Amino acid sequence: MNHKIRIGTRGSKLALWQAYHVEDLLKAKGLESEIVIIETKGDKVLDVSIAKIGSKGVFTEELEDQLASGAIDIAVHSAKDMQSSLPEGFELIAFTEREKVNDIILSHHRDIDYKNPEKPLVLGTSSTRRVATLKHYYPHVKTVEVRGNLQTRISKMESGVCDALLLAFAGAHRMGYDDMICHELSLEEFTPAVGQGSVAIESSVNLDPELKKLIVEACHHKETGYRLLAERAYLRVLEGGCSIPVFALATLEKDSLKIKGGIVSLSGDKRIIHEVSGEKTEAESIGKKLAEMVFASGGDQILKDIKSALNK
Ligand SMILES: NCc1[nH]cc(CCC(=O)O)c1CC(=O)O
Repeated sequence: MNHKIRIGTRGSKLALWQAYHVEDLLKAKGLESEIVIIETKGDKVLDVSIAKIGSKGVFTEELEDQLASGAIDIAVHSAKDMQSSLPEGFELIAFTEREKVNDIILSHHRDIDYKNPEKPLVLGTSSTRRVATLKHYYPHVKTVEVRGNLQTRISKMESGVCDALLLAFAGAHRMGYDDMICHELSLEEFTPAVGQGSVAIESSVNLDPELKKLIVEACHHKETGYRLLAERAYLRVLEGGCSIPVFALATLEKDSLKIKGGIVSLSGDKRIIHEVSGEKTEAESIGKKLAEMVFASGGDQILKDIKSALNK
């Protein structure tokens, strides 16, 4: 195939890292590609919290317009930033091999101690999941909303708005900030967002099937795919975009899939978590079952309260 695959991406450094990563995976299978940078609403609106402008499509709409017109063949995203249901006409065709999924604390200071109530600490983050989880386990830690790309967040931290940042390992690692990672948070407490650490490839349902097959063979990591299928099925039932503090992590051992996930109230006073396992071929129903269990034990009310709070 001599068609040059056009990869659409946002222009942030993390987004470009993801696009180059996909370009490398394609190249390893002899497929040529080029990168097309597309600015999205989410890149332009920096002064309003994502939770408030509505998470739906702010980072994806413009990319989908270009997919629909055929100006690009695929769009590359952080899997965790993807809505649980895509607009009609689009699909996620591949998930790249997942990076370490933990959240981390990043700082220039070596002595960040988030467990000690005697030590005042201000953490910068913009994720409702991370804020609510901190309130649940470490209520003495203060948080401040820090938005923008990683480089912007670090300069805000350096200007003194917070002592450290609470982030995904994947992003910090990809941007080369391993030296500044001072804690790796536990998966039991800081259970990650659905999809954290994987890159998702989106296409129009009208993408040439032969081209699609080649892209999937080059980029899709099957184990990651099963895990994300279960996590995203869970998210879909909760109708949770990235602004809702839900979390889920599926793991795979041979053919057996296990998912642990739940929801935490914004105040941090309630946190529900359950576990379901089964065969990997049942990934979607395992994710749905988790949602049923979470709803049945009070998660439905927590979700309602969160939605009405965010709509205010
Ligand atoms: N919501 C922003 C976002 N989307 C993906 C990543 C990191 C990379 C990943 O988890 O795949 C981040 C930054 C963060 O959460 O710290």
